[in-house]
Amino acid sequence: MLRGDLVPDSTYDQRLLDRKGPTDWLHMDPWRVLRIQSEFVEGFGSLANLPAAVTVFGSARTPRDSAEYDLGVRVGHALAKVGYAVITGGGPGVMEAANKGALEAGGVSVGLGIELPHEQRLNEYVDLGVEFRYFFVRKTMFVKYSSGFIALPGGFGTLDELFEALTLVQTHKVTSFPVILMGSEFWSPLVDWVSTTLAKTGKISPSDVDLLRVTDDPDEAVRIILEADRHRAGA
Ligand SMILES: CC(C)=CCNc1ncnc2c1ncn2[C@@H]1O[C@H](COP(=O)(O)O)[C@@H](O)[C@H]1O
Repeated sequence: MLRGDLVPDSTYDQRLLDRKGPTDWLHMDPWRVLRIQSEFVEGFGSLANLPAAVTVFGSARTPRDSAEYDLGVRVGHALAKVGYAVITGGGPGVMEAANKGALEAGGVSVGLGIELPHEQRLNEYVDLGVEFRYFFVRKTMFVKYSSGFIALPGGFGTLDELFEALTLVQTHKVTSFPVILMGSEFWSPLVDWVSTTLAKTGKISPSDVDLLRVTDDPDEAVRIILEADRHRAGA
């Protein structure tokens, strides 16, 4: 309620119907909320009919002629072979590799892209792509539509996604949701630090260490996810 001098000298309708005036309001928070809302609507709408899916994370910088790229392709392939859609961030590197593997195995290959300062396109192996403005909206989609996360070697982006997934599992915000690290040589210093420094100083429970599964074998990664899916279904 507004009274006295706080009563504006025009009405909402008047301002809506008026074409004159500055446009900075477009970038104000209340309007942003509607944009955020529209991203959720578009994301949920585009992904609603996906089959069971797994998200694969990993470096945007992995070269095509590397063993890690090859591992990404094999993971995408193995997931698609048992019917999982493969979701990635839609970018280059490991994301592209996993999309490529999924597509070549006849699976559903999904890329959830993010607007970045430099020009960026979804990689060519994405068959279902959605571009997001907001990181947090995109992250909701990764979690909501995945039966598990697989992280290949990566940098800050990968670590951010990995630890978000772990926190959600640790706090029971998601259930039966395996988090798998692939590339044991790359990840073992981190796993050691988690099980020594973090667990021994009481920053996590000793059992939290087991939330991280490590393997170099794509079929083993798929087995872990299938098992968790079966467990969730009560089989
Ligand atoms: C060449 C280059 C840097 C392109 C960046 N293009 C990107 N496109 C889409 N998702 C991305 C991109 N960079 C980072 N991400 C997100 O962060 C993770 C990789 O970050 P990083 O390279 O590990 O830290 C990915 O799983 C992805 O979800």
